[in-house]
Amino acid sequence: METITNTKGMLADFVEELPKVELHLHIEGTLEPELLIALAQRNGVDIPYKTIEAARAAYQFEDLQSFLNVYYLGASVLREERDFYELTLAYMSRCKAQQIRHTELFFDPQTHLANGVALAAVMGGINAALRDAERDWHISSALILCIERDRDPQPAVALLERACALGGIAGIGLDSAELGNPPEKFQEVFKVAKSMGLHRVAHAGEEGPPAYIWQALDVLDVERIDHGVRCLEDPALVRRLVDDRIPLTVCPFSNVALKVFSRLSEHNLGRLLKAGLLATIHSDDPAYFGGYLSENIIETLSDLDLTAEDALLLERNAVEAAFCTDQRKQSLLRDLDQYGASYRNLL
Ligand code: HPA
Ligand SMILES: [Zn+2]
Repeated sequence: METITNTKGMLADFVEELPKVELHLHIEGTLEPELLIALAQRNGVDIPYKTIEAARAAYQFEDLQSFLNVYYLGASVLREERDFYELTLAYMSRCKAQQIRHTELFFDPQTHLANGVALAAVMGGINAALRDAERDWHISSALILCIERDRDPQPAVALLERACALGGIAGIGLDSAELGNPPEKFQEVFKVAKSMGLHRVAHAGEEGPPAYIWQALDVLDVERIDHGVRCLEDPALVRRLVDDRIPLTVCPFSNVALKVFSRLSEHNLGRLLKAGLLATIHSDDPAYFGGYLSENIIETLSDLDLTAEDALLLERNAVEAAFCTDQRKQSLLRDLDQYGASYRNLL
């Protein structure tokens, strides 16, 4: 088969129009400085930045915890149902612009509850925007409730049950400060989630050791690992992930911003793919890490000397990893095949 392209400009053109799937995206991490400042004013929330430039200047991180401090501060301006609607619709309009056909969003309800916001307001706003984007732009989506692993695990089951009663929850995730908070702390809520028929994912192996990835698989029974880049330190773990086709939702800009890798050209995505792992590329917290899905794919492939064929492979992997119906997957795969074929015909 003829390969498609090689210069960075051609790769960028190819990726921008490529139909894409986002699977690792924190909706609170799409809060751009413009909306952050506007909501702080509208809701009378005092934050340390008064201008868009000052907010952007504060987005320099040393590690995951230094990022989380800024991220949770940002999330504190979200107070009303319409704030969640506007945030989510703004993100979905980015999806439309970036040819993202299916997106799975994380949200952090414990943060909003701690800020005095009702769960129904959070979920009402998010779900309404997802419905509008499906109706108007045909973007399918799934909402994943994240449990914050640096909080007490005890109230998590009741929270999950309340959220499911409100409707629209497709799965459970595990996020926030990884080191010192192993997945096994959350065995009970993941067991309940499974019994409710929910999908299960967990952040593991971003800053934490391979042992946390093993625990996410064996104790939480997750279907995907978020990040997982440290798996290469453990050959037996790599074999397990390859044999079971467990997807790794990799976020290159996030990994560089949080100093998991010193620069994009040092990222291990190419090695993950060579090892036969089902890796995919996503954007994590794009308002804070400098780019959405297209930018993550273009810059990463370019810096790692990967090609447009690799971009197609990554999107096929993402379709396989997605929590949508088989019918939707077939339709997404057909679009990918057609797109690849039409590009090859142009050469
Ligand atoms: O990158 C992340 N890692 C862990 N928790 C998070 N919550 C938002 N973004 C992240
Ligand atoms: Zn994440």
